[in-house]
Amino acid sequence: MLICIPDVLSKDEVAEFRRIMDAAEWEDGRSTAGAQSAMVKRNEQLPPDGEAARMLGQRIITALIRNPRFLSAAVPLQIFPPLFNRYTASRGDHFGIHVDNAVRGDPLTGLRIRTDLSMTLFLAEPDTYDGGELVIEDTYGSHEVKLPAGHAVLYPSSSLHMVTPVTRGARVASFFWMQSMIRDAHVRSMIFDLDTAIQSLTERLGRDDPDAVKLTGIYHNLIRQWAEV
Ligand SMILES: O=C(O)CCC(=O)C(=O)O
Ligand SMILES: [Fe+2]
Repeated sequence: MLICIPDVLSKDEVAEFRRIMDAAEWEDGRSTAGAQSAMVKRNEQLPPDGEAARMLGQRIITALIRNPRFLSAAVPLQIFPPLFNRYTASRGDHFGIHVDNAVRGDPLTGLRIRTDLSMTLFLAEPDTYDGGELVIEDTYGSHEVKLPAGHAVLYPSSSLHMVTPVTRGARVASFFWMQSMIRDAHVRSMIFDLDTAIQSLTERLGRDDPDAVKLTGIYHNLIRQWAEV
């Protein structure tokens, strides 16, 4: 399931990110790619262990762990330090079809995670570049994603996906992975649907409605049943 998380960053925060990123040194994006994806990857990245990536990445994590929709959809256990990429039209940048590595280790912190979910946080407005759609395949077909700056998409790391060539301007984003407390994507998706339904029910009936209380209990008991922590 693809889930859009709007307003992870405000427009002012995006502008500040971009000031810092646009002034930083960039490197070849293949530095973090696996063997297959390196063959189809053409873009630039901020050095993962550099000051800019670490500082901005931490700000993204701080914003995400305060975001109820993200917490409900991802049920995150560990979030990998966010990386930052740029696809520039004049370089013919794109990223061909691939699946992300199953396990990611961060040399700086020693963190090692199973990648259950991938996230792209868009940091360029869609009208500033052409192409650069993130195309994600699932059992319902291919989905093209291109969101306003500050919005993010969450998708299962098991999905084949690609970024189409940028033909005008530059597409700038942060991308990263996380391990969820709920490994099974189908279970995670049902838990998210249940939570969403409970939230809308409690808005109508109040948090102390007896059936809403029961359903909230069931929600927590299902998490208790399924969570690996
Ligand atoms: O740029 C993106 O939106 C996705 C990047 C990606 O798929 C990757 O780096 O593995
Ligand atoms: Fe990827």
